[in-house]
Amino acid sequence: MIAIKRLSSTDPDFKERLDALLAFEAAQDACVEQTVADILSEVKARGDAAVIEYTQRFDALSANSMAELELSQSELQQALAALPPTQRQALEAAAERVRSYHQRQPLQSWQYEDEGEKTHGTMLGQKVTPLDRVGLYVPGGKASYPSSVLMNAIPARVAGVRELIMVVPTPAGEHNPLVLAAAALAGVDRLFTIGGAQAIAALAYGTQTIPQVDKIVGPGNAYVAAAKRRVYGVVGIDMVAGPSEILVICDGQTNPAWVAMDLFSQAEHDELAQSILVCPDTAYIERVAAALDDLLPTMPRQRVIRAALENRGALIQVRDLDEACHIANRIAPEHLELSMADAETWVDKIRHAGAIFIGPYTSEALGDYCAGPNHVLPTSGSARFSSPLGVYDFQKRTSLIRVSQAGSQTLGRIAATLAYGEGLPAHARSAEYRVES
Ligand SMILES: NC(=O)c1ccc[n+]([C@@H]2O[C@H](COP(=O)([O-])OP(=O)(O)OC[C@H]3O[C@@H](n4cnc5c(N)ncnc54)[C@H](O)[C@@H]3O)[C@@H](O)[C@H]2O)c1
Ligand SMILES: N[C@H](CO)Cc1c[nH]c[nH+]1
Ligand SMILES: [Zn+2]
Repeated sequence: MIAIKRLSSTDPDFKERLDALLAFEAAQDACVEQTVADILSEVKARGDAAVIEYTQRFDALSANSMAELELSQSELQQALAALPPTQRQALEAAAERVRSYHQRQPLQSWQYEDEGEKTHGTMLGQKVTPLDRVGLYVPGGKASYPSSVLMNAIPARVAGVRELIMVVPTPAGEHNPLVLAAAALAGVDRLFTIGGAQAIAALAYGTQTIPQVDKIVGPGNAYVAAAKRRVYGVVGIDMVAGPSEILVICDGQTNPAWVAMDLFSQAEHDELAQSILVCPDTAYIERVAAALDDLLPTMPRQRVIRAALENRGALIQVRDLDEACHIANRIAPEHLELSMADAETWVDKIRHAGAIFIGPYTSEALGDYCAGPNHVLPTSGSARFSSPLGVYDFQKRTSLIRVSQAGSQTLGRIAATLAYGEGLPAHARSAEYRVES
């Protein structure tokens, strides 16, 4: 039997138990933080040599030089050419759907002429520019993620980024052909077989071989997420996209095996993944619990699934579906399935989630691979303030200001008054120089 936690919103200590469920183990966090801090400072100080050592230690992959950890374009193209036709078709179909979704996202530059009588001829605007060089983190410790190659690289290409540097851990040097093929298909420029905090450090600080990037995007485990948080400021980052999460709200009418497998689907990523069911129907919760127990022995990754469900999973009974939505907003999950007959009518009640999967036929797994929207999504409650990875993450905005002579008279007087008020006379006089008395 899976020892998954049971909570009820009527428990007197429900709030405390929910908070505990959502918090990472403090001790584990501190340990990860210390390890990551050490790795970052070593790579910053010693560059390639440190990356090579950590790659040997954590990925059992030895190399004499960083050049041995870089794959050539011809190796990527060969992997694409050698794919079995069904895999190639699936990869191309997914890439096409992801591209078509993201092509709707680019921010456009805009400008307007100030129409004020006393400021005519003044132009204001916003210029949108793609980033020059980005680092794409593709996870690869416990599973391989060709889908994450597409999700990272396609929006970057749609944005017009000049250079894409991909990193992917390759335990024991075993290349996943689909990962390499996806990199070829999506137009990755350089690919290094390194991962974890050492890869994030290499991209953030640059090494003798790996060029420093402007921004690092992509999901990863707790080490990768902690490293991204720490290098923010030296480079940009997209968000905290750590261990996967799924929250299913069910009205008790979906086949319990479907819901159980949806909970497994994210649990199988990582022992630290989080899968939660919220439902008002006691008998239905028992049917899902029974399905979890029945189905677990059939799963090749049952060890990881059990660990995730017992560590951080839960079955939560609520009074009604309104309360379920309230709890979902509190959790702000990466993925939220609304597994209800009238799911569409509940969407408006959800304010915080990375992605919402509407209706019992919309399994989260479809979003992971081929629905079209990005699967790199905010985790750990950061959907309260972050959004899915998108083309906009690879673009930046610059303000445009062109003040006409007429405009400088009016704006100069306003600016000078405020500048004197701030005690900054150079600002005031700079504005006043242009004002004709
Ligand atoms: N949020 C999202 O959008 C999203 C998308 C896909 C995957 N994911 C998540 O990404 C993660 C992938 O994790 P993964 O482990 O398979 O691959 P990963 O590439 O994220 O991590 C592997 C690396 O972790 C480092 N590492 C592992 N144990 C370590 C230790 N004890 N000390 C220091 N470094 C260590 C190693 O350097 C290794 O190369 C999962 O948690 C999955 O749920 C999230
Ligand atoms: N569920 C992951 C995001 O949390 C993405 C993924 C890729 N492959 C399978 N799943
Ligand atoms: Zn997944």
